[in-house]
Amino acid sequence: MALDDAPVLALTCGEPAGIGPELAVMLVADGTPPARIVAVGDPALLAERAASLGCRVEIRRLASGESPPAPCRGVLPVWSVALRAPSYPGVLDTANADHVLETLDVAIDACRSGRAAGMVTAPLHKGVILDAGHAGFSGHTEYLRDACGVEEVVMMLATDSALHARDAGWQGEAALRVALATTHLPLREVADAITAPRLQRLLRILHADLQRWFGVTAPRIAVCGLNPHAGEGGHLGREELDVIIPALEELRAEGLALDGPLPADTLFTPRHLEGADAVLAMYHDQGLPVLKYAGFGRAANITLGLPLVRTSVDHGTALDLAGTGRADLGSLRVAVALAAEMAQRGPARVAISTQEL
Ligand SMILES: NC(=O)C1=CN([C@@H]2O[C@H](COP(=O)(O)OP(=O)(O)OC[C@H]3O[C@@H](n4cnc5c(N)ncnc54)[C@H](O)[C@@H]3O)[C@@H](O)[C@H]2O)C=CC1
Ligand SMILES: NCC(=O)COP(=O)(O)O
Repeated sequence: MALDDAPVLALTCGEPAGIGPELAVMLVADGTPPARIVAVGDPALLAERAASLGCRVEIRRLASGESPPAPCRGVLPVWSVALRAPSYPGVLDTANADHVLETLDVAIDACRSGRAAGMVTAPLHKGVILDAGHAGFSGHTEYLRDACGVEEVVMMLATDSALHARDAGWQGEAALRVALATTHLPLREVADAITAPRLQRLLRILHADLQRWFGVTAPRIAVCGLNPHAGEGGHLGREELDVIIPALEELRAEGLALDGPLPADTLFTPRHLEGADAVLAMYHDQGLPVLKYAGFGRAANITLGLPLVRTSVDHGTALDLAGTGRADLGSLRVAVALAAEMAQRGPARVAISTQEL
């Protein structure tokens, strides 16, 4: 691919007090990115972070909607979204919640209008956005779902070795894709959120997007139970018997290849993972600790089911590291590379998988 043809990716800088702005700077200081990155954030803040880290990066402010030039090491084009208040590393300020949300809106708008081929998001801080009064906010995933007007999306994290078709990328136990049946809600509410229709919608999206974005022609998905020992035949909870098994049976009749529900502590063992293209975990901390143990810093977060490409990092705002220059760039590199690949290959893969269905 010629660099001039590289897709435009809008990179939202996330919480200004976190590591997002410095990662954006480090990305271009480190080398030539595989996409025409345009940061969406405050140019002065980015220049300040670059200076304080000693990074020789030119922060090039673009006019609103102006296309970024070909990727170039040391140059970070920016669509400007002004901070609402000065920001200091590690110090949250509710005054900047609207700044963070505006960066998302600018990136979504750019994707919709075709000015960007996809978006990559640096981490935001959910708590400070809620504290600022945005009741109900629970993360990029849900914000994008609502902004795009789709009923359901799926959060999936994948280690770098699992980001491609299995024949090209599957390298054994460290290659893992974990999708979540529920995302950001209190554990107390998880069981009620897992209904058969919802599970079916999520699994159909996961199946279709494994084909669409990852080139997996006949996806095999392993599904976790909710309860210990997948309910132990109803003695440790009835959700498997009453909800999950019937939902899977109906989907199998449609032709989806599904294993489970298996106890999570059985499913996440090498023998059971071996044949699976992805795992569907029932809740955030059932699936993500395993994924992060396998590949923290080498994984990306992908929102499936959207009409646009969105990837993100596998970590949060790391307020403890902000401004120190010690944040690891690995996951952002993976997220950018994946979004670039999705933006370029997505339509072709859709055509291939549709023929094969
Ligand atoms: N995509 C997003 O916007 C995400 C946002 N978050 C948000 O981030 C905030 C903080 O969450 P935490 O649970 O503290 O997780 P965190 O990922 O920010 O930090 C957990 C630990 O990992 C370390 N860490 C994180 N990123 C790192 C990097 N790039 N290099 C080296 N070490 C790194 C931190 O220093 C800390 O010790 C929360 O508000 C959470 O909601 C969390 C995950 C994803
Ligand atoms: N732990 C993953 C996470 O919180 C991602 O959230 P988001 O991408 O929906 O903001």
